Amino acid sequence: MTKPKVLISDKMDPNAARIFEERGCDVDVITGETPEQLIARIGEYDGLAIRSSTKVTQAILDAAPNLKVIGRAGIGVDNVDIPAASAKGVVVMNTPFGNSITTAEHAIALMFALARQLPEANAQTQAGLWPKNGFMGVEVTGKTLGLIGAGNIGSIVASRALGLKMKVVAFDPFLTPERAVEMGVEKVDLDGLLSRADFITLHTPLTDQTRNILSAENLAKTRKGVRIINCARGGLVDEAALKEGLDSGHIAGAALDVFQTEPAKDSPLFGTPNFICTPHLGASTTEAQVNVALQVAEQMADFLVSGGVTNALNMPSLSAEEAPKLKPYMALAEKLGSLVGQLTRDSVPRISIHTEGAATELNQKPIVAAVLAGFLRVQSDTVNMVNAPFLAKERGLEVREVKTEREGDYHTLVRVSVKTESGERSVAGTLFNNVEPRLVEMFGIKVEADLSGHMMYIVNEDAPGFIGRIGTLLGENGINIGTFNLGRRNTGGEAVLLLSVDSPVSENVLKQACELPGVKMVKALSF
Ligand SMILES: NC(=O)c1ccc[n+]([C@@H]2O[C@H](COP(=O)([O-])OP(=O)(O)OC[C@H]3O[C@@H](n4cnc5c(N)ncnc54)[C@H](O)[C@@H]3O)[C@@H](O)[C@H]2O)c1
Ligand SMILES: O=C(O)CC[C@@H](O)C(=O)O
Repeated sequence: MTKPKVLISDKMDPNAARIFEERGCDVDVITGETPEQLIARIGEYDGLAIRSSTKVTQAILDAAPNLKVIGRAGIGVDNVDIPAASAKGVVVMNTPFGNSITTAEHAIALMFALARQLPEANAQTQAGLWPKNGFMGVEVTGKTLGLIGAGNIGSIVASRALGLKMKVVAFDPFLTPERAVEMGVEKVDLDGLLSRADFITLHTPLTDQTRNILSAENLAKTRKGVRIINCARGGLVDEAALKEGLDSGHIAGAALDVFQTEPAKDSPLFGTPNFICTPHLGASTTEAQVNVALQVAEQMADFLVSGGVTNALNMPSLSAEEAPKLKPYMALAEKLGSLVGQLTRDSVPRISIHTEGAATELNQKPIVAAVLAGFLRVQSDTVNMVNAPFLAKERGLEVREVKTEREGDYHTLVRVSVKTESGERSVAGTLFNNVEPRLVEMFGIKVEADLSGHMMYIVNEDAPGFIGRIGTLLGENGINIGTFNLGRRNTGGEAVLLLSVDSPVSENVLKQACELPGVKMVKALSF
C-alpha cells in the first residue's frame, strides 16, 4: 500500500512531522510559499497541515484532486474555505483545546498590561525617563470582568479572573444557566455586560452574529474608563470606533492581539495612547504549539491511515476505536443507499434510515452519511461521506433517522426507505459475522445477496422455465454468472432475481432480457 502524503505548509512544531512519519505517512515541510506555488504543489498530497498563514481557497482545493484532509493546528478555521472543502469531500479538522489555556493566559496578561500600562512604562523607563508619576494604574481585585463568549477559552479566563477576586459577568446566548453557575459567573445580556464591566474580554468566533459586536453604538454603552481586550478574532471590535473612544478618553485602554486585517502592518490605532497590541500571539507558547502540532498530526494520521475522524468540522466524529466497528456498517449503508439510488427513477423528496438491533448502539451519523453518499453518487461521482449531507440539504432531500433498539429477524439491520411519487420503497441489509454486508430485503421481498461488482436486477412473473432462459441468454452473450439470488412475494406472483456477473452487461443484453416472457423490468447495477 502506498503511504499517504502530507504537506505541512505553515511553521509548526517539529513533533508534527515526527508523528506523521511514525504513523506511516510521508511528510514534506515546505512553509512560506505563495498561493501560486502551493497550487502547483498541492496535487500530490493526501493531507495538508496548516496554522493560520496558509489560506485554503477554492483555487487551492481545485488543484488538489488527491486531498482528503486539512488539519488546522489551532482553533480558528477562518483561513479555510470550509464550504468549498466540503463540496470537494475534503475533511477539515482543528484542535479545539490545545491552545486554550495559553490564549486565556494571554488575555489575562493583556488585562494586567492595560491595568498598569506596562508597555509604555517599560518603554519610557528604558528611554531613561524614570516616569514614576506618569503611570497611575488600577487594581483588578473587586472589578467586574465582562466576558463575551464563555466557551473553552472564555471559561478558563473566567476561572483565572475569579482567582484574582474579580466579579465575572458573561454574555453568551448558548451559555446555559447551569453552566454559568458551575463557572461561577453571572449570565447577563449584552447591554447588561456593557453597562457593568470595568474590563471586557472577547472570546467568540467571528460569525455574522458576532461581527462588530463591539460596534460604535455598543462601545458608547460601556462605562467610562472601560478597558477592552480582544484575543479572539479581528472584526469583533470596530477599530475606528475603538480609536475614537480611546482618543476621547471614554475608553481607558484597549489591547488587541487580533486585527480586522492581518498581518496588521499599519493601523490608525498604532501610537494611540493606552492602546497596546501583539501580533496574534495568543497561541504562541511552547506548550500550546507542541499540543496543537501533536494533536493535528495524530488526528490527520488517524484519518489517513485508519479512517478515524476526530474534531472534524464538516463530518461526524469517528474515534479510532469506533472506526473498525463502524466500517462494515458504513460499507453496508453505502451499498443500500447506492441500490436505492440506482433503482429509483422518480424524484425523491425524503430518505429514511432506520437501524434495528445492534446497529442502534453505534454512532448513527456516519451510517447516515454513508447511505447518503451511496444514494447521491448515482447523480455525481464526486460525492463522498463528507459532502453527501451538504448535497442532500442543497437538493432539498429530507433525511429521517429512526432507531428500534430491539432486534427483529436479524441481530442487526439497516433499512433505507425512499419516498417517491409511486410510494415508499425500501431495502434492508444486515452484517453476517458482524463484518459482511448482505442485502436481506428488497421492496418487501426477502432476498439474500452480496451487493458487489456488476449485477443485474430482474423483476419477473414467478413461472417455470425463466431461470433457464435468462441463464441461456447470458451464456450466449459470453456473460458468466457469479451468484444467483432469488426472492418472490408469493408463489406464482412477482419474483426478483439479483445476479452478480463477471463483466458489465451491455444495453443490447438488457434489451434482450427485457423481451423474455414474463419479464417486467431489468436493470444493470454496479457496486
Ligand atoms: N489569539 C489567538 O491566537 C487565538 C488562539 C485560540 C483561539 N482563538 C480564537 O478565540 C475564539 C474562542 O475560542 P474558543 O476555543 O473559546 O471557542 P469556543 O467555541 O469554545 O467558544 C466560543 C464561545 O462563543 C460563544 N458565542 C457564539 N456566538 C456568540 C454570540 N453571538 N455572542 C456571544 N457569544 C457567542 C459560543 O457559545 C461559545 O461558548 C475563537 O475565535 C478562536 O479562533 C484565538
Ligand atoms: O496558529 C496561531 O498562531 C493562531 C491560532 C489561533 O488563532 C487559533 O484560532 O487557534
